[in-house]
Amino acid sequence: MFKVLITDPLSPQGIDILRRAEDVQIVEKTDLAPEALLKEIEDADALLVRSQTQVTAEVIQAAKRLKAIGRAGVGVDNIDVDAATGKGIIVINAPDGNTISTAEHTFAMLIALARNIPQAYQSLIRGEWDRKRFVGVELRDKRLGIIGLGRIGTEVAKRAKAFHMDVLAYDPYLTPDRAEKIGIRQASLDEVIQTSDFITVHTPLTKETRHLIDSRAFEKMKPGVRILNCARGGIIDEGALLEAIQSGKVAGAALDVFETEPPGDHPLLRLPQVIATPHLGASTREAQENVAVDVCVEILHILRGEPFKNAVNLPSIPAELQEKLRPYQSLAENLGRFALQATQGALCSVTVTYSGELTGLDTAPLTRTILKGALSTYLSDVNYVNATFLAKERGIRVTEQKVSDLRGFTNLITVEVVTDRRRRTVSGTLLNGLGARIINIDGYSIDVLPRGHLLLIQHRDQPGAIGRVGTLLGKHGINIATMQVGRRDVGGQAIMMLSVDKPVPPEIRQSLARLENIETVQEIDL
Ligand SMILES: NC(=O)C1=CN([C@@H]2O[C@H](COP(=O)(O)OP(=O)(O)OC[C@H]3O[C@@H](n4cnc5c(N)ncnc54)[C@H](O)[C@@H]3O)[C@@H](O)[C@H]2O)C=CC1
Ligand SMILES: O=C(O)CCC(=O)C(=O)O
Repeated sequence: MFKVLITDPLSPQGIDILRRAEDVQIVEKTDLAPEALLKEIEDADALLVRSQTQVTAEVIQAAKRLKAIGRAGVGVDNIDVDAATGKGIIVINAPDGNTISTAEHTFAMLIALARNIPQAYQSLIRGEWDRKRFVGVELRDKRLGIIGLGRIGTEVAKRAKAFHMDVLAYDPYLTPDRAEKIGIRQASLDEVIQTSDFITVHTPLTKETRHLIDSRAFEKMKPGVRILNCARGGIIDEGALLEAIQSGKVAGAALDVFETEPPGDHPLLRLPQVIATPHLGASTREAQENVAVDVCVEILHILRGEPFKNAVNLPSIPAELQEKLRPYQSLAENLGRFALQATQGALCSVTVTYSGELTGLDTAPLTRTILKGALSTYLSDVNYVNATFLAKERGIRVTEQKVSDLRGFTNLITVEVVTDRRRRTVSGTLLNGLGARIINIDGYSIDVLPRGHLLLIQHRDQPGAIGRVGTLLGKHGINIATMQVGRRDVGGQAIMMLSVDKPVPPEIRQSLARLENIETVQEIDL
C-alpha cells in the first residue's frame, strides 16, 4: 500500500483518481504545522502539493520512503528540487493544465486596465457617480507587445487578435517558422518596448529575464503605455515601474505576481493606476482540475513503476543503462548549455554525434539531457522527459548519429547547433580520472573544464589581442582563472576561452568586443 500525503487543497477530481486505486492510502492534511509535516512525511511514499506547502530540504530529509513529489501547477519554487534529486526523489509538475486560465486572466487584466474597471467599481460602491475620471481606451488597433511567446504568450496573442489588436512579439528563442505558424510578427525587444501601447510579459524568471523591464526600458516606452505581469514577479523591476507611473510615463499597470509574495503594504498597490490580483492566474476550477488530474495520474505511474512524464529532475531509464550513462550526464547537459549560449538565437536544429565506448549504448537519454541543457537556457520547465517533446513542438530538428572517428579519445560527444543566426560545433569528452572537458569548438582544439563563468572570444590572431583582453578585465577587477587559445592559421581567425571568477557585466563585454582585433564576445554560464 502506498501512502500519498496531500498537504494543500487539491481539486477532488484529482484525488478521486487516487481514491479509486486499491494500492493507495490517501492522507489529506492541509494547513499542517511544520513539525507535524515532518512527522507525517516520515512514512509517505508520495507528497502532493500546490504552492503553499514549503517542501524544504528538512522535510525531504525527514522522509524515509518518499519516491515522488507532485506539484499541481507549473512553478516548483516551493520545492527544494536539488534536495529531492539528491535523495533520488522524483519531482513532477503539471505544465499544461493552467495555460488557458492564465492567458484568460491576463486578458481580463488587460481589459480591466484599459477600462479602469476595478477603480470605477470602488468609486461606485463608495457612493460616487463619476463618469469623467474613468474614461478608458479601446483595444482595437492598439499595439500589444508580448515578451515571451510560449504556451501562455501564444494564447494571449490569439485573444488579442480577436480584439483586432496589432500584436508584436519578442522571443529570441522562437524560430521564424513557428512565429509564422502562430501568425505573429516577431520584433526586437527595443521595437516592442518603443512602439507598444500595452506590454505583457510571459517569460519564466531567469537570470536573463530578471528586471528585463527596468528604468532604461521604461525611458524608451511610449508615453501612456500600460504594463502587465501575470508571469513572475521580478521580470519587471518594481521600483522602476513605481517611478515610471509616478512620472506619468506609464498610464497603468496590472499585476498578478510580485517580487515578494504576498507583497504586503507595497507602494505600487497604493497607486490608483495599478490594478492587482493575488497570483490568481491559474485559479480557475478548470485549471485546478486539470493540474490535479495530471499530477495524480502521473504520481500513480511513478508509484507503480510505470512510464511517467513531466519529471522536473529525473529521467526514467533502466537502472543498468542509467549506471553506464551517469558519468556522462553532466558533460551532456553542459555541452547543450554551452552550445546554445555560445550560439544565441532561435534554435533550428541539434545534431549529436557519439563516438567510442558510447556507440554501443542507447544514447537517447544523453541526447535528451543535451536538449534539456540547451532549451533550459530559455524555457521555463524543461525536464529530461519533456525536452524531446518540447523540441518537436517548437520545430527543432534533433538528429543523433554514431561514428568511429575518435580523434584520440576513448569517448567523444559532439553537439552541432544551428540557430537562425549561426552554426556551432562543440565537442566534449570524459578524460579518464580527470573528468569532463570541452576539447573542440568549431574545429579549434582547446581543453576547458565545463564549469563556472566562461568567456568565448573570437578574434584575429594578432600580437597584443590577448594582452588587451587581460588588461581590460583586470582593470574591472575580473580575475582570469584559466585561458585557452585556439587558432588554425598564424594571423588568421582564432578563439580565446577564458574562465573568470565572476560574471562579466554586459557593458564590459561590449568594451571587450570593441578592442582591436576582437570580433565577438559571448558569456557562457555553466
Ligand atoms: N500567474 C500565474 O498564476 C501563472 C504564471 N505562470 C508563469 O508564466 C510564465 C510563462 O509560462 P508558459 O507560457 O507556460 O512557459 P513557456 O515555457 O511555454 O514559455 C516561456 C517563453 O518565454 C520565452 N523566453 C525565455 N527567455 C526569454 C527572454 N529573455 N526574452 C523573451 N522571451 C523569452 C521562451 O522562448 C518561451 O517561448 C512562467 O514563468 C510561469 O511560471 C504560469 C502559470 C500560472
Ligand atoms: O495557483 C497556483 O498554483 C500557481 C500557479 C503558477 O504560478 C504556476 O503554475 O507556475
